[in-house]
Amino acid sequence: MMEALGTKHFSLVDFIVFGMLLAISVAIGLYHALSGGRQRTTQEFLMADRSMSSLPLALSLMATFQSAVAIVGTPAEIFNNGTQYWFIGCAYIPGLLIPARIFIPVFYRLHLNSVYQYLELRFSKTVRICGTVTFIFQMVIYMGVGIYTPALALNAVTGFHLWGAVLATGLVCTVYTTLGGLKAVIWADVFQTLVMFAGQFAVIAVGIHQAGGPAEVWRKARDGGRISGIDLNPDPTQRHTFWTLAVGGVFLMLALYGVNQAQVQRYLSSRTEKEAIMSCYLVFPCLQLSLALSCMIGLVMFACYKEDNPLQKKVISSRDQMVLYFVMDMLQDFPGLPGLFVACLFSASLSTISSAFNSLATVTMEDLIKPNFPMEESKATLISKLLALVYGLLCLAMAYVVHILHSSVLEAALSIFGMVGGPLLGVFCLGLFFSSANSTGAVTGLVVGLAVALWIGIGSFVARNSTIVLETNSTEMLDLGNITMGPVTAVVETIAQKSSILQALYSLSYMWYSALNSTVVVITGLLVSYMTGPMAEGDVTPGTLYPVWGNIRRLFKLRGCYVPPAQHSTSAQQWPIIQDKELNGAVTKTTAEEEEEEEQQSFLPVTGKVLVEHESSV
Ligand SMILES: CC(C)(CO)[C@@H](O)C(=O)NCCC(=O)O
Ligand code: NA
Repeated sequence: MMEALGTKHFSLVDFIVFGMLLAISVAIGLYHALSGGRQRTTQEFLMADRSMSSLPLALSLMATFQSAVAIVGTPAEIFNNGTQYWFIGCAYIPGLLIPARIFIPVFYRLHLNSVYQYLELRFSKTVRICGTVTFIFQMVIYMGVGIYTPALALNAVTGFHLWGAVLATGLVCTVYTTLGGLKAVIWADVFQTLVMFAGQFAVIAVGIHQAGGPAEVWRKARDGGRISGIDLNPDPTQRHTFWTLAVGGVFLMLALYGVNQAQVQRYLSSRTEKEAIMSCYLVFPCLQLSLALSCMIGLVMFACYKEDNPLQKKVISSRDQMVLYFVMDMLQDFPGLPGLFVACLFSASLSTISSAFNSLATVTMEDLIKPNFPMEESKATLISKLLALVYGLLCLAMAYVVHILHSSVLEAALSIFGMVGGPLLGVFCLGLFFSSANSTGAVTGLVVGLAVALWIGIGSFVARNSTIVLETNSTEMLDLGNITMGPVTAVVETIAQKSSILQALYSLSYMWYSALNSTVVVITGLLVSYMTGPMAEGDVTPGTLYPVWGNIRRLFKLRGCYVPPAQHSTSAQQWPIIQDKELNGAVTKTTAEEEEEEEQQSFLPVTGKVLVEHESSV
């Protein structure tokens, strides 16, 4: 296969462009290791000294969950199934508005280090640890997909050594993450996002030119049936419809941008709450641009290849290789541009993996180590760095697992978000919106949610792949079939024959996973809470509930006649407002900042009391 693509080789200029990406990323790490506080405290290494402003944060927020998976997966999706997937852009509106208005204010005011600290404040230590472990599980699998995808594409199309590329990515990432901490990760994200956009722009420009202009691209795509109208089919088993994407997608976005540690850590690293909220709003245009670019690459690719599908011609062996093949094909005569696009792919993945390393180091330190083994700051920082290193190595191991399991990467990544991120979203919603939910309810809810998620996720995977697995003659896949998938296949098939409800469940669109799984957690959590003795509202830690009804009422009543929160009296719906004086001086904000923020956001009380308790406990 590689011989068929003999011409698609990297020139020296391409290697230089690609090499520069890696070198500049490492340089950013070095710079942050040697400047500022020189990464000597966990506050700097893991929280960027809470000094970030909104623009770099917005680019970094976007970069975290935009890996090579999206860069190669989205165009391939559009090429094969048309532009329906573009409607996921509708989900970005509520998907970012809700985190900005609800999640960020609560988390920011609690002055957390890790979002799982919230679960301890609201429920108990057990819930916190369950949440942390679930997150680690999610990010470790996702990292494997993220690091493996660009390496595999590069390997298939240019013959570049697969594990060499995996190692290079893993190593570069580990180095700058370990050296420069969160600041380096965020600033490298900014640089890498720009490289990502540049690479995509270059491909679109050249592609449109080769295809004969934008009008021609549009005409060919339309004639080929790739411009999809809005599909309002309510059937939840349809893979992509307006409903699965624009409604199901909202829950996916909430799981990622609302409660995922990697993102919350960025909000928390903001200078002020206002900057945190603004960064979340600014993600919107960035994500839309990125989505538009990758959809356009899909259309341009279709216009160029319409009659001449490289997948059908067996020049490439999977959809995920398509974009890079197209790029190498189109950009051959432009030395440096193939290198730029490969840099774009690797930028996307580096920014994701480094965020994963840093957030994993953070939760392991803040949620698992510090509470159980109190230690000096210098030692904690050293251990955090070692953790970033260990997760770097683990990531390489995960790439190997993904190598064995290989499936279509975009769907795989989004399914992981829904299967593991969905239940986590459920636990946070349970805590924020339902005062009666108790710790037992939360733990049971999470466990049941994860069980349902794995059952449906694995069920549908097996239902779709069992025949392929059994027929394939690849030894790797056969091994997998015998060892792990064999028994599962048998069980799932027997059950499936018995019940058509189960069949319907297994064919549920993966875009609904997050919505379904988070709902299962909330319902189970509430039921169990009522059975085991619901929590009294007064027993809930102040500041951990989002007063939904109080705020809706206020929105209607008080529009235009705003009353500062400190003047409200304590009522059943509102949490008591803890005055600044009670805060022991532990709040780092200036009074002026505080006043400004209160004017912006009147919906939640400032809860410095909790912060004081926490800081002394660590
Ligand atoms: C998470 C979304 C849906 C947000 O647009 C998008 O970035 C995406 O499709 N990501 C796929 C996963 C990845 O790129 O790693
Ligand atoms: Na990324």
